[in-house]
Amino acid sequence: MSFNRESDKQLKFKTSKKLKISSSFESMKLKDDLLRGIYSYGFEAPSAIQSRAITQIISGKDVIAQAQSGTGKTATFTIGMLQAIDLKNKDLQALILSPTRELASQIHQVVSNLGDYMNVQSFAITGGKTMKDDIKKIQRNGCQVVSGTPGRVLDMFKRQMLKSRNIKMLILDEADELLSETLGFKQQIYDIFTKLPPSCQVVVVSATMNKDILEITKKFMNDPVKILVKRDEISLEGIKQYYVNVEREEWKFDTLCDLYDSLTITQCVIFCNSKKKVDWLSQKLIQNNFAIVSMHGDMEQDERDRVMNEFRTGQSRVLVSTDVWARGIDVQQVSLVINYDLCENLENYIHRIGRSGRFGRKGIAINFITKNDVLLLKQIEKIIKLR
Ligand SMILES: Nc1ncnc2c1ncn2[C@@H]1O[C@H](COP(=O)(O)OP(=O)(O)OP(=O)(O)O)[C@@H](O)[C@H]1O
Repeated sequence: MSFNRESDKQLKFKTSKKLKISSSFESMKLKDDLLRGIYSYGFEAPSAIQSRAITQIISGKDVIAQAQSGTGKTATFTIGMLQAIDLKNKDLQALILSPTRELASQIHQVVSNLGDYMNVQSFAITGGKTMKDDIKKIQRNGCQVVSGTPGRVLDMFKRQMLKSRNIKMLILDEADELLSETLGFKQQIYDIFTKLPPSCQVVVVSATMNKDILEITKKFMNDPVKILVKRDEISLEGIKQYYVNVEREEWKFDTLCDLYDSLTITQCVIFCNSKKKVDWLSQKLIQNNFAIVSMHGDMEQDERDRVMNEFRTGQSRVLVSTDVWARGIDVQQVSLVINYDLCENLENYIHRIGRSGRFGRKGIAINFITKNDVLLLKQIEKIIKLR
């Protein structure tokens, strides 16, 4: 599918020249309460993307920010956004959209943590649960920041539960996924966009960008500042990538069982290409007395929340999932990713392996390869070094 990156070779989009680099959070001239939140959260110095993009976001310009997985893009747009909003104004001022409920909730959590001393009213607006309690709170205290999934946010606008007229910043996290043709988000994003004031600042963020997505951004961004990553620098040095030649699909399971003891040393995510396969593999592992949890998009939200909670707290160490888990989810203890099925597009390959190796930690990715995957593997190898 999207392994063909020939078109990207002629990528005309380049990182903007002469961008200011702030080597400390103090030098960004942030609000005292925000700086306090950043330090209390445990951050000492900004990462490369943070030292380049935060002040650009604060300046009010449209920004395209690309940086490798786990390098702190969430805090980049969150700090920029928290600095830019007017805390005295209780209206909705910043809208952050992302493709999965778990990611939208995680971003909301980062906003709450970094904004801990700012008394910012932030909400996670996601599908899969009733919003009754949140709506009451919004009506009572106002709502300044929303982190949500496109469908539910659009629904809340249509039902007038959220007001869009004072939104001054729209942030699209995992923007290439949100704007891709294959998922159903693009139209929803456009519909949301028509409800925003024309002056609204737009910030788009992802570890992966391609030419098509950058072209699309021209439609709704005004002379954006661009911070981009070169094609051959997109995968992290700290993640070692291997493949196991299992030859046949039937031999994958025994290979996984052989590896199980090393999976549980820290935490591990095993990716399959379909929900059905996740169910099948989970059942088979459980039948064989392996302790695992699993998650995919057809599960009830309560169950998804329970699994996320167990995995985040380290109660469970091995998670079997689909690409619902491929992007953005940050569990620092994950040090191993197994592609039980090799994924069908390069972007998601980068995002999947990026669940390990967070913020400078070491990670390992192991790809199970059958005879049918050889061609696909070669295509990946052309772009990314595998061992
Ligand atoms: N300046 C910092 N100092 C220390 N830790 C940081 C800093 N910035 C971010 N982190 C931590 O790094 C981890 C990864 O950050 P984050 O989830 O924002 O990465 P990301 O670039 O959005 O990744 P992805 O592409 O997977 O979405 C998080 O646990 C975050 O708390």
